[in-house]
Amino acid sequence: MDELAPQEAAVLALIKVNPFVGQQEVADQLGLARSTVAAHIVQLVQKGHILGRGYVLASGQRAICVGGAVLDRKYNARAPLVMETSNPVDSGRSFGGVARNVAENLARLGTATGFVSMVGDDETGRAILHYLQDCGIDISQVAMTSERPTAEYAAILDPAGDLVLGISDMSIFDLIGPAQIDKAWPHLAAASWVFADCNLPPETLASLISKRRDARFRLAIDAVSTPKAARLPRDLTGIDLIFMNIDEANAVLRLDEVITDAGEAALALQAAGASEAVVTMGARGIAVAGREGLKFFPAVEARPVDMTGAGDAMIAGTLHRLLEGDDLYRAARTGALLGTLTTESPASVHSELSERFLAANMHRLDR
Ligand SMILES: Nc1ncnc2c1ncn2[C@@H]1O[C@H](COP(=O)(O)OP(=O)(O)O)[C@@H](O)[C@H]1O
Ligand SMILES: O=c1[nH]cc([C@@H]2O[C@H](COP(=O)(O)O)[C@@H](O)[C@H]2O)c(=O)[nH]1
Repeated sequence: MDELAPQEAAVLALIKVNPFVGQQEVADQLGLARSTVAAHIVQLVQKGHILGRGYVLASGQRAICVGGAVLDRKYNARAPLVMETSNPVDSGRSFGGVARNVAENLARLGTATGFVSMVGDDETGRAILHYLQDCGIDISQVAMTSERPTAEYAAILDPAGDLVLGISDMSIFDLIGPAQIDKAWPHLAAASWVFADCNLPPETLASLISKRRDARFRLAIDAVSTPKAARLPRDLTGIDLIFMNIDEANAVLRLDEVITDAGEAALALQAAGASEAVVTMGARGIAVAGREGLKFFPAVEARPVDMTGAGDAMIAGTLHRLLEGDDLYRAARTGALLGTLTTESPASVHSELSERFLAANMHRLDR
């Protein structure tokens, strides 16, 4: 095949990550005229890089993550915090958001991944998009708005590392309506797994769950937090796999008696309609209610430095292994190991994560 000119290579790169991309979208992303893009596409066809336009067959195993993209800020107090005055801290920032974290973990593990979300028309939003694109994630379905800023979460921690105050501005996610899911539908319909977090508004979650009934993909959902878990419908029919902790399960189930056992919570989520459920217990491990009943897996012993993102890594590890053909029990065990590995990294997504890194740590499951 002939050498590609830089602009042709840039057009081809965008088509590779999103075969549904329109000429105008390519033109906008690259700052070119649509007619220039059309000419490049003609060249790419002639040079044999594009076989043609038309029906694109869904190929390979693909995951699409739908939900939050957030800027996480952490402030570690150097001395006990004193209210109503200025306190010295060590600060750090990283990209977070449950669905974004899951997408980054999946892509680093080698799963073809797309992301559906909304960011603000600001520096943070653009930085998140560049970062995800560099990870090889299809960001064509991330909308940008000037109505609200990109979501932010700030945690103020005491000298022991415990949370004193968390504040979040996530109002931008109220704008991710069912119409955005409809627009992204060809991407979702071609996926093997769709993962959604409860940063989405209730009507968007409900629409996704109801549309899943006629679709080929399987749907996984994470509760995010106790208040956000209550956004899920009471009837969980249509959800193939659900992840949450016990408090979140109680918020979803709204039973007369509060559940205190993770296994009981996982079975109750199944009874409420979810096909399978994973209930997390931090350092104590996970309870998995699958097709062959309930199983417990204790957590691998760790030297934790930061818990942020452990649950999201656990979800991504589980979905990655399900895509590779494992049953839920085996997949969730590997997922929980990835959660543990993430607690040993200060970043929300383990900075060394790759398929090889995970493989090199699998022996820790046997200890
Ligand atoms: N202190 C810990 N030691 C070992 N593994 C841990 C620890 N905390 C979390 N994990 C692992 O990460 C997974 C997810 O963490 P968890 O805190 O349960 O989720 P979430 O962040 O959703 O609350 C756990 O199931 C476990 O496998
Ligand atoms: O209402 C929300 N709070 C917090 C998060 C995100 O949750 C992540 C931490 O998740 P975990 O529970 O795995 O620590 C952080 O990156 C944070 O941005 C979110 O998406 N929505």
